[in-house]
Amino acid sequence: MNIKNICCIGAGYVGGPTMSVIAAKCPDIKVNVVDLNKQRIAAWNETDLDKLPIYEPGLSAIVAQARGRNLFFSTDVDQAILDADMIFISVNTPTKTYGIGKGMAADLKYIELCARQIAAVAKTDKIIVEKSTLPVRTAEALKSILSSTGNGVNFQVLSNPEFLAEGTAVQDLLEPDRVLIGGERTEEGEVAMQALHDVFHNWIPSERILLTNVWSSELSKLTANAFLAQRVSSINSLSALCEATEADVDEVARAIGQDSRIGPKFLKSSVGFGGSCFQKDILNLVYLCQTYGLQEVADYWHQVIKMNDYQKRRFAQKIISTLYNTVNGKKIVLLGWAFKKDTNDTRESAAIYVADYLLSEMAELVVYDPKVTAEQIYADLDYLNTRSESENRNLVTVANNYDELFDDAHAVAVMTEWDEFKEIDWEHVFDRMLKPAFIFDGRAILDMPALENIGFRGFAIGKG
Ligand SMILES: NC(=O)c1ccc[n+]([C@@H]2O[C@H](COP(=O)([O-])OP(=O)(O)OC[C@H]3O[C@@H](n4cnc5c(N)ncnc54)[C@H](O)[C@@H]3O)[C@@H](O)[C@H]2O)c1
Ligand SMILES: O=c1ccn([C@@H]2O[C@H](COP(=O)(O)OP(=O)(O)O[C@H]3O[C@H](CO)[C@@H](O)[C@H](O)[C@H]3O)[C@@H](O)[C@H]2O)c(=O)[nH]1
Repeated sequence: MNIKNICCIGAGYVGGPTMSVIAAKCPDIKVNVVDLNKQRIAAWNETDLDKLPIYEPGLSAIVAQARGRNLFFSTDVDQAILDADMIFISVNTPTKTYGIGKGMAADLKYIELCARQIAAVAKTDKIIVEKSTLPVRTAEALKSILSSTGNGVNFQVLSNPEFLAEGTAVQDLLEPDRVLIGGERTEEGEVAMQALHDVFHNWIPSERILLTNVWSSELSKLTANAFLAQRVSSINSLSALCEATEADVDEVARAIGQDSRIGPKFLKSSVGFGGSCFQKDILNLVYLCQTYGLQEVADYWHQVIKMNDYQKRRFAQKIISTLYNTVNGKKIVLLGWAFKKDTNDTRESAAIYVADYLLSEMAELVVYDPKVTAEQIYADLDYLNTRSESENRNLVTVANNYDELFDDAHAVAVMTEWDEFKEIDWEHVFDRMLKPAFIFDGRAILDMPALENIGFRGFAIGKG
């Protein structure tokens, strides 16, 4: 089966970059990316490529290559459904904020709305691809909704979870470690899987395209994130022990990571993992285990989240205790707000929670991030509902450059590992700050001995 027309519902961090790469690599396939969010679609259609809604290294070049040729962004969801042979569902699946499973389960309302819309609109057979991250056995629910129209249209549901990481999305899409496709082990299911395989095979070798049953595929996505986040929580738990014992967490990570059975990646200690996926997906996994009556398994994975919360709290408390147990009225500069470098995404960023702790102690924060807007920073703080919107604006200033950033500051805290922070003229910064001048490196990216030579009093995560 030869796919000629793809529709992707959801033009977010996954749908946008993923479809841009598919369009760039498959010039014979027309790709329509649709979203209800008019502003987002308008931004994807911006002629000024610096104004795309998502910042990802290399993304604007890929969009420029395919947009208007075989890549289109639109709000006309119905038309895109009608035209497509294959429909990717790439809408958000946030943690539920109400009802049964509140704070744990994935909210599948957007997924279900897509399925109902497809069922209502489609006039020809379609392959539906779950691109969003979903609890295992969601395909069953989708199939049930899709097949209840009675209008004779046939749907095959595939699971094709996305493994890209933000900041390296384009690279990850161009050269993925693997592409996972799960489908029904029936003749029609195999045909659908092969059709999706053939799309990816335009640039990805077959040995990297794994075909599994649909449940294995759905569960592998949650499992991959759980394993990755577990490594970060494991090294972060040891960062606390390193600080207590004068061991150095980076040295420990290097020493254990050289064991080929352990491997060197995802062992960088930090102020805590963030991002839209790890916490949400592990909570979802924990909830699933609970619903299957597997409480011990649920507790085991829940500890990964608890350790991450501890790490963020611990870092804020370190700042407060070091600044003589009070930060009231003290200017503290937060360098970075995004949850990692090379992205403008701030979802679940550790910086939000550290800032919130410091604000509750009445610190005066100045935040600088090279890619995050002031509106986003205030929205992130307001969302926590810890204090009024006007208090957040009184206590937090957002800077968009380094001018006067450090003047009369008591402390600087590195929250995101942006490369440019390593290039800062720290002697100049030291001169502008109040003394003693404190620096807290939540990413252990700065040369702390050199900073201490300048006169800073320094603390780096995981360093004794
Ligand atoms: N962000 C990542 O790095 C990443 C990586 C892998 C997987 N995922 C998963 O991919 C999914 C999407 O994540 P994201 O970060 O792209 O989310 P996102 O919030 O950036 O984008 C989702 C988009 O879907 C749109 N949408 C929701 N319901 C819709 C509907 N009924 N019709 C049309 N549009 C609709 C929203 O307006 C939004 O623009 C989630 O399940 C997530 O867990 C995310
Ligand atoms: O050694 C490490 C590695 C990561 N992190 C932090 O962990 C978080 C997540 O980072 P990363 O995994 O690189 O980014 P995400 O975009 O959240 O990507 C994860 O989540 C996606 C959404 O499901 C998956 O597709 C990806 O495979 C998975 O890596 C960030 O705050 C990082 O700073 C660390 O603190 N130390």
